[in-house]
Amino acid sequence: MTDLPGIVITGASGRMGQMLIRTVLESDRARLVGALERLGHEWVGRDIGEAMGGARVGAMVSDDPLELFARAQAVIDFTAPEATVEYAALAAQARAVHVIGTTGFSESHLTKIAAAAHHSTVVRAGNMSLGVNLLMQLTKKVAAALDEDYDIEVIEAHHNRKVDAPSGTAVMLGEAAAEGRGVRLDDVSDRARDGITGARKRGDIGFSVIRGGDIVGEHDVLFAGAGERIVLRHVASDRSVFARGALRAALWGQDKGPGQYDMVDVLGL
Ligand SMILES: NC(=O)C1=CN([C@@H]2O[C@H](COP(=O)(O)OP(=O)(O)OC[C@H]3O[C@@H](n4cnc5c(N)ncnc54)[C@H](OP(=O)(O)O)[C@@H]3O)[C@@H](O)[C@H]2O)C=CC1
Ligand SMILES: O=C(O)C1=N[C@H](C(=O)O)C[C@H](O)C1
Repeated sequence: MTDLPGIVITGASGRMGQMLIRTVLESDRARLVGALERLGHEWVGRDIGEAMGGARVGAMVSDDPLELFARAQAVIDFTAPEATVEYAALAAQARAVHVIGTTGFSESHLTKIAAAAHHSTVVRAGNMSLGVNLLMQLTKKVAAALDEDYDIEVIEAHHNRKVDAPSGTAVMLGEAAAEGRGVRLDDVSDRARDGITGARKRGDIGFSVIRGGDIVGEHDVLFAGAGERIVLRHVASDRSVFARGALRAALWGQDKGPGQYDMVDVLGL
């Protein structure tokens, strides 16, 4: 039992943190070493199961990342960019696989994560579900098959607590579309429209964002031509799809060398 890879979950009290804790506890392929919360958080020092309102599980919530990471084989991290950058350096120090689900990174955050990945295995994806990673491949193919007569728009919808926009998944889908078209997303991305925007620029890849209620995560890639539209769609109805993907990535990473990987690598797509 103790030979199973030990996992630490960051952001323990978060929506994904709690889902990840349940997923690891239910798994017979991994064991929960502990969970992390901010200094001063009311869960720190408590049994994880009890903090979540259930039975004791024999692992604690800590506010000491390095001590926890040093006892683990993998860290699964769905928090916020500033926290993830700090955890990336500490996971590298502890030589633990770092699975990053956090979204909303700036270029400077990504540079720091890349530096950490010289010393540790980092698996990062804005969406850990099998379905979205398949959708990325389909998006690339359709974008390659159609010319600029077809306007591409990525439309995403999420719950009203989400803090970043467009979603990490939408950016991944935009990048897949751009790659299919043989262009750089940065050169064609159209993110904010308000007021007299002028007509849509040929070749642009647009992003539309919806926030409301408890929507888990919905993504459409629209190819709009004259007289027809193609829509590729993914709907996540339960966060467990992200948590299962993240655990799979943590186990996959156990025999990989240092470097940056994504879910396409993990799933072999
Ligand atoms: N890749 C994927 O498949 C998916 C990615 N996500 C991404 O995961 C992230 C988390 O989402 P979600 O669980 O809904 O968010 P929540 O807000 O529910 O949870 C975030 C957690 O991170 C903690 N946290 C935030 N900032 C810090 C910090 N600076 N230091 C330490 N802890 C911090 C929060 O603690 P506190 O409450 O104390 O602030 C909280 O426990 C988002 O970036 C989201 O986009 C979500 C779903 C799927
Ligand atoms: O914040 C969320 O909830 C989600 N975030 C990820 C994203 O930004 O794409 C993935 C998923 O759609 C849920």
